[in-house]
Amino acid sequence: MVKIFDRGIKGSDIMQKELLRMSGVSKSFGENTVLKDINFTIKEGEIVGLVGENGAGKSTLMKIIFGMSLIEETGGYNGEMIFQGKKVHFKSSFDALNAGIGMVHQEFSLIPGFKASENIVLNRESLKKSFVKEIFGERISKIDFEKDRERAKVAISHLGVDLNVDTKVNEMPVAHMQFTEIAREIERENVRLLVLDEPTAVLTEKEAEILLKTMKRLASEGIAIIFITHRLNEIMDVSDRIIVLRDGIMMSELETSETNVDEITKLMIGREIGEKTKKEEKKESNPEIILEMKKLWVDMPGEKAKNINLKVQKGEIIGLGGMAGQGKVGIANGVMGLYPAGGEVIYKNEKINLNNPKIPLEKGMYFVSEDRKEVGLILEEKISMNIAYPSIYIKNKFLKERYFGLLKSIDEKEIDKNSQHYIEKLEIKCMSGSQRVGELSGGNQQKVCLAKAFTINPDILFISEPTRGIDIGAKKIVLETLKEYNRNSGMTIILTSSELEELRSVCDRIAIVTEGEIAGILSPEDDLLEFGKLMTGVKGDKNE
Ligand SMILES: Nc1ncnc2c1ncn2[C@@H]1O[C@H](COP(=O)(O)OP(=O)(O)OP(=O)(O)O)[C@@H](O)[C@H]1O
Repeated sequence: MVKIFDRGIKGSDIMQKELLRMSGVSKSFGENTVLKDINFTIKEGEIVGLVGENGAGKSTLMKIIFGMSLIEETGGYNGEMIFQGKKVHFKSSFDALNAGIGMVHQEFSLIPGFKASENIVLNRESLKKSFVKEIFGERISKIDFEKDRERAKVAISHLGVDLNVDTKVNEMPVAHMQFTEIAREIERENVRLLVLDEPTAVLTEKEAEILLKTMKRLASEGIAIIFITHRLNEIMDVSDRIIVLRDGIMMSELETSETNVDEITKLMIGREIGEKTKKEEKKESNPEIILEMKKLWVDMPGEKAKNINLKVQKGEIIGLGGMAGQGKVGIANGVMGLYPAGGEVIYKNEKINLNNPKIPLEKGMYFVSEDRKEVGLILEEKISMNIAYPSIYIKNKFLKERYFGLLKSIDEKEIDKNSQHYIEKLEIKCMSGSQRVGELSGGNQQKVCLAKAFTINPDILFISEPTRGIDIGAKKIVLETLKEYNRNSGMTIILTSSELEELRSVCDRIAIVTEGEIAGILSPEDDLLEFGKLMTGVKGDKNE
């Protein structure tokens, strides 16, 4: 077995020695100062939780620590960083990696066609000893795939998950991608500090629990971890200390054992969050069916749906829940034509052609994907245009007639007005509607995706993981807005989420998808145990 995790740190040293010190760190993007005078230290083997609202500056701070080129390209930063007793100023992520810092970003950085093992050892492959190599040197040497598989297996074994090293990335569920990313970082022998930027956002609660355990184990081996998450209970569970950022200022540094979720929330957003959002009862005796799926299958790698039979009632919010990789995510992607699909989909009593993304859009359906980077946004374009584009192209909205109707031009004024409305309503943190979407924080980009959907006002809205990466205050706003559109404009909503509590707080009915089929449909008031049974493959009696 290949040995890793022998980092020369003695148990008695752990949590004693200072590993990282940030002093007086500030960062501006042009006129916009996003970090002001940040000071903190991290010791070896310590888990520090970093929390703050969307746009508070968490990712920017981590990009500085990880030497990401964006920081230098946008004027660098002020202040001092000391790592392992030495003053450092990383110009690129390679410098940070060489120094012993690993980072798992909000977006995946894996190569889709490569196996887990190949991704884990990428650029650090084991090479075979050979006669030819002796003569011609490293350039002619061959990769030792067997050794790489072994190394990958060892790294994965430290995560406590069942992940096959031979599975290709594009065939894995997202949770496994996340674990592959982490395995890649910890496989580096010199890693001392691991930055995890929202690693649990794509995981179900169960999978997140496994990851938290892994973090504790890595910390006990001497690796320090900076952990960013919007799930405050995770921070309470796993961290030793918590740093709270608000608007680029360090509000507080707290010992986890001496604080609680309420205190952290107040420090983060400066106000208390009201009651948990709750769905009002809505029952119809003879509901109209707006959409029906019959024997629907979807070939989405890692989220295959096999045999979906589901009737969606007009005006309801129906949830699609279930464990990662069981097929819930495939449903919207299949109906909306993004992945190969078969079977029947009947919309307003008419069978629709699958495998053509234009058709469902033209008929009045819209999809906010779980994958906002790939299919959601034009990063180079303004916020206001991003919000308006689908409505312009699908619904001919925001067009004004000129020359007595002979020509149509884009109504910039209306587009700006619309974006201003959503910037206020969804509290999108930005300079103005003219700012490029690529310059927004992850959570604020997610809000722009939602604003696009609300602007187009479809008959059916498929929405997947709407609050992923969104802070605790904004989460409430997003869920309330979904309910408001459902109530006021009768929008039928099909909500896919890995957070059961989120589904229970807004849905009229919740369908649990297990092994590519609807295992059963429950009411949000049903016992948690019933949900658990369906998720683990115990069939319910409420199949359609
Ligand atoms: N490339 C960039 N150009 C200009 N401004 C940027 C850029 N990247 C980030 N910002 C700004 O910096 C601020 C902090 O963003 P950052 O991504 O650090 O927030 P965050 O706390 O990680 O938020 P989230 O929880 O939503 O991920 C935001 O106001 C954002 O608009």
